[in-house]
Amino acid sequence: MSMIAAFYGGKSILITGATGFMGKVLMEKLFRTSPDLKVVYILVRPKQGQTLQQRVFQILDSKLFEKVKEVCPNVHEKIRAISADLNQNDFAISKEDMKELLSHTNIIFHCAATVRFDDHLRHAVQLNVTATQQLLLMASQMPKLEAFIHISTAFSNCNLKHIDEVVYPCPVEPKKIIDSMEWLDDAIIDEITPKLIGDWPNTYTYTKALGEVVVQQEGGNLNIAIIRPSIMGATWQEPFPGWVDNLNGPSGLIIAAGKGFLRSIRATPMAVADLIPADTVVNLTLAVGWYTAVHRPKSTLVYHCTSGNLNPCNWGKMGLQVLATFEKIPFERAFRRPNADFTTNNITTHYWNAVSHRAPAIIYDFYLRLTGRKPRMTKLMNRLLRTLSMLEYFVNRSWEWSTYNTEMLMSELSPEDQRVFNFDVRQLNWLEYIENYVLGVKKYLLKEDMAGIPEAKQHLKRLRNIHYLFNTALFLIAWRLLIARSQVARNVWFFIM
Ligand SMILES: CCCCCCCCCCCCCCCCCCCCCCCCCCCCCC(=O)SCCNC(=O)CCNC(=O)[C@H](O)C(C)(C)COP(=O)(O)OP(=O)(O)OC[C@H]1O[C@@H](n2cnc3c(N)ncnc32)[C@H](O)[C@@H]1OP(=O)(O)O
Ligand SMILES: NC(=O)C1=CN([C@@H]2O[C@H](COP(=O)(O)OP(=O)(O)OC[C@H]3O[C@@H](n4cnc5c(N)ncnc54)[C@H](OP(=O)(O)O)[C@@H]3O)[C@@H](O)[C@H]2O)C=CC1
Repeated sequence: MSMIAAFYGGKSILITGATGFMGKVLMEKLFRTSPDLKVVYILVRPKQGQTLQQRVFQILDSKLFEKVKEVCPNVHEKIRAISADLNQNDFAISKEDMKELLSHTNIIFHCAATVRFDDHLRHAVQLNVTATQQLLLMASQMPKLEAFIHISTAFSNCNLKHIDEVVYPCPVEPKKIIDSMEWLDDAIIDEITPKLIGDWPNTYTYTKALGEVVVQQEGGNLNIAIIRPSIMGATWQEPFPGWVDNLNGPSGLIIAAGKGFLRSIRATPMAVADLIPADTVVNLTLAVGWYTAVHRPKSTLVYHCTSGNLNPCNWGKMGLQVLATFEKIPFERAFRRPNADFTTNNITTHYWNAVSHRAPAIIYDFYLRLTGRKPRMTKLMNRLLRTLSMLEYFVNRSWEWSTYNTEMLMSELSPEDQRVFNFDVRQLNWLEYIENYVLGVKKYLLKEDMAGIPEAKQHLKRLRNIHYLFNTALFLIAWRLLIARSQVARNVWFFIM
């Protein structure tokens, strides 16, 4: 019998960010392994015209929850969606809901965050720092609380090369940052943002670092743990391989490459691609929840959920495997044949951006205009280039994360728990994982049917023929011009003929 699964039985669990990528995988695993848990409170905001209930039903109706509905048929009764906006005071939670949360919650998993790299500092501070502070305050008023698990990121200290499982101080105290956001206007914040974030690459990683310091400083007597996943990718094994539902991290680029938009990316092939499957992160999170509540470590433990030091893979290997998978499982209606490459310096990056990204987009838009349609490719390409420039920082560096606490926890688990809540990435076969990831992107993000593969292959053949035709025509035009202007070229031509 799994001790961890048994621990969550009968518990009231509060999850923030349950509608996000990680939150959904976390809820799924909780219900599947501990169907006898009492209730899962989720803090949800109404979005895109959907009520809270509609949002919950949409999640439960997805393929991700198919197994859960078999083992826990009354799952919808056990999810209690609470209307909340983490940007508001007291999260805009009603008095009755707040009373219920305060008096019943046993475990908190704080996953909500803004993960946008370019978010305005005010908003990133509000969600990643102030909301964490408010949640800690709420937690301190929960008499039955056993553990508070804060999800951070392994990149919260990406300004360092070697990162230990400790909370590092920030140059400016989070409290001062929070205060200043209250009275500074947006224009001034824009101006001082580069100075404040210093050697962090963006507001996301900077505010996640501030969030950790808040957790450490204001955790009081709570049983707290911090989890730092690296780049979260599609699921590895559970509930099935390849599940993914957003464009963050590599997923968006896999689409861009598979559809033929992405031709080159400035990346270092030998740099470590520190991906970690979402189900591995969730297994560690649940194990940490159990350990923190039952063993009550004296200090706040930080757990790195990374792959680089235990089972490293680099961007070169990953890129090649992604491209190899497109051969077997192509995406439908590609713009060009998938054929991306890595560049390593500014000049080649600018060259390939002009030749392989911007020029085809301009030509295609010209064709759309000629045929009376609205041009859209240049806009799309500009977005892609902006995304690439934001991700560049992470694909041209390697970091070393120590994993003492994570390995210690692994050794504390019973053999059964090591199996049910497996977070040992040494067992991960990268080639298989990446193939399933690409397949998952096709099925669950692009919603493409496997039955369409023969047609997609046919389409790629047509694109290849168009490509050959275009290149031949281009060569003949260039050669004709050369013959007209150069005696040497004429002589070569007559010689060949
Ligand atoms: C040895 C020899 C070697 C040879 C090798 C040859 C091989 C060749 C290689 C081929 C390549 C193959 C494919 C690629 C495979 C791997 C490539 C490497 C990928 C690396 C990615 C690493 C990322 C690391 C990040 C790590 C950071 C820390 C991790 C975390 O803690 S949190 C999660 C990370 N957060 C994010 O990822 C958020 C990023 N997104 C943003 O910040 C923003 O969305 C934005 C990118 C700034 C864009 O903002 P905008 O306001 O412009 O747009 P908006 O958000 O409104 O979206 C507009 C449309 O764009 C879509 N979109 C959003 N995000 C992405 C994305 N990441 N990628 C693509 N598209 C995206 C969005 O959906 C919108 O679309 P619409 O709805 O249709 O309008
Ligand atoms: N994805 C990754 O690669 C990595 C993620 N992490 C961390 O893991 C955690 C989860 O990330 P992930 O699931 O990918 O992120 P997502 O962007 O998928 O999910 C974010 C969640 O936060 C919620 N949220 C955002 N703003 C508010 C708000 N004002 N009020 C209420 N809820 C809000 C979102 O709700 P809504 O659905 O309404 O928008 C959503 O449920 C984050 O803490 C992130 O920093 C760490 C490392 C890597």
